[in-house]
Amino acid sequence: APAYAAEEETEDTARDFIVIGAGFAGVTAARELRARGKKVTILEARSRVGGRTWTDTFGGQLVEVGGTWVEPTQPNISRELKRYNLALEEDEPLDRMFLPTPNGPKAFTPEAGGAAMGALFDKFFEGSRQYFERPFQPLYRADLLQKLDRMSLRDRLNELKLSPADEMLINGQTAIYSGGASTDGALTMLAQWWSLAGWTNQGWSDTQRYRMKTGTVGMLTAMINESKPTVVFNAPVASVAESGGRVHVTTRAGKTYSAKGVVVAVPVNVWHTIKFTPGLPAAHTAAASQGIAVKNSVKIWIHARNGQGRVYGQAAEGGSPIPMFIPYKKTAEGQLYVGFSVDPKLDATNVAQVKDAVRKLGVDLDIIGVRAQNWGAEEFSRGGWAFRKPGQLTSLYPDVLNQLTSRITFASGDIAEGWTGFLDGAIESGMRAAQLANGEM
Ligand SMILES: Cc1cc2nc3c(=O)[nH]c(=O)nc-3n(C[C@H](O)[C@H](O)[C@H](O)COP(=O)(O)OP(=O)(O)OC[C@H]3O[C@@H](n4cnc5c(N)ncnc54)[C@H](O)[C@@H]3O)c2cc1C
Repeated sequence: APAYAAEEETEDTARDFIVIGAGFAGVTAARELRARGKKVTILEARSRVGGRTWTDTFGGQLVEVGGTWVEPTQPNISRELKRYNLALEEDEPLDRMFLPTPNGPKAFTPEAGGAAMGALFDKFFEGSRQYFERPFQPLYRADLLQKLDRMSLRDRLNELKLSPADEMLINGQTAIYSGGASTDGALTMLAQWWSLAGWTNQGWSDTQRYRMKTGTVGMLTAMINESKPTVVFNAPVASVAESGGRVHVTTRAGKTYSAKGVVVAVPVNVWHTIKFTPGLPAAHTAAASQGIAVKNSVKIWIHARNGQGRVYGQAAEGGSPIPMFIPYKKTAEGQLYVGFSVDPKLDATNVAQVKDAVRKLGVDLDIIGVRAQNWGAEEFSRGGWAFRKPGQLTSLYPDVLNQLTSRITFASGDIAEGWTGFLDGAIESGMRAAQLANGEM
C-alpha cells in the first residue's frame, strides 16, 4: 500500500484534542477548542459531567452537592450567564445568626453579626489593597508577597492579638476554609479572595448569595449543547504519553485514544494518579504531592422540621465537627440547611452525630434526613474546594500554570490566576488552557 494509506482518516487521526475531565475547566476548554473548529473528545472518569459540582435533589428541592454560589461580578461567570441567558436566584435573608462567644453560642441579628465580623475582617486583611494591588494577577506585587505568602491564617490571627471573643468570631471561618485548622491555609489565599471581592465585607458576603436557577448543571449543559464535543463517560485515564508528534491517552480499561494535543482538566490532587510521559516537572510534582484542594471536605444537606427558621450557625475553631451551616429553602415539611465539615471523624450520614454537631452551634434541629458528600473520599476529586497552603503561591505559581509540553496542557479551578477554588477560576483556567493548547499564547 502507498505510504499515505497509513494517514487515512480514522477516528484517532482525525481527532485534534482530548480533554481529560468534564468539570467546569474541561467543558470550557472543550467548548473553546470546538469554537476554533477542532475535533474534541472528552474522557470523563465518572458517569456524569460536573466533577466537584453536582446538581441533585433532596427534600424535594434542587440542591448542589458541591460548588454552588456564584457572584455576578466574577468576570467569567458573568460572561457565561449572559451568553446562555441563565438567571440567578438569591438566597433569602437570614432571620438570625448564632455566633460563638466565650460564654457559648449567642444569637445576633444578621446586621449586628455581619458588622462584627466585617470589622474583624477589615483588620485581618489590612494591607491587601497593596499586596494584591491587582488581584487577578496575584504575583503583580511579588516583592511584597515573599514573607506574607509563608504566613498561615493562624500566623495572621496571632499577629493581630485579638481578644478571645473577637478571635472566636472569625477563627471558625479561617479554619474551615483552610480545610481543618487555621495553620493549614495561606493568608494570601483568603486575602486574594477578599481582594477579588472588592476589599469589603459586603463583596465577600455576596460570594455566598447567588445560585444559578437551573443549578450548575444548567450552565454545563448549555456549554456542551453549544459545542457538541464527543463525551466518553466511565473512562478514567491511567496514562498520558507524547510520542511521534501525537499524544496517546490510555484509560484504565486499556483503550488508547490519540490526538494532536491534550488538556488535562482533572483536579491537581489527582495528577499523581496519572502516569505522564514526559514526567511532571518540579512545580507540578510538588503541587500534586502537597495537594491544593483541601483534603477533608464534606458538604451536608440537612432537612429539618419547622421551628428554627432561617438561622445561620458558626462555631469557633475546633468548636464543632460542623463549624458552619446556612439555611436554604423551605420545604413542604420544614427547612433545608447546608452544613460544611472538614472533620474526618464526623460520620455525616449519621443523623445523631449531625444533630449533636449542630447543637454545639446553639441550634437544636429536628432532623428528618441528611444527605452528605465527602469530596475528600472521592477518588476522582481527592479533595474539595482549593485553598492554597502557606508558600504555594510564590513557590508554585507561575510554573504550575505552564504546559508540560506544547501538546500537554493543564486546566483546573485549583490553579486559576483569579478565583482559585471557585467556578469562575475553573472557567478562567479552561479558557486559558484552550488558548495554550491551540498555540495562541
Ligand atoms: C463542597 C464544595 C463547595 C464548593 N463551593 C463553591 C461555591 O459555592 N462556589 C464556587 O464558585 N465554587 C465552589 N467550590 C469549588 C468548585 O466546585 C470547583 O472550583 C470547581 O468545580 C472545579 O472545577 P474543575 O473543572 O477544575 O474540577 P472538577 O470539577 O473536579 O472536574 C474534574 C473532572 O475530572 C474528572 N477526572 C478525575 N480524574 C480523572 C481521570 N483519571 N480520568 C478522567 N477523568 C477524571 C472528574 O471526574 C471531574 O469530572 C466548591 C467545591 C466543593 C467541593
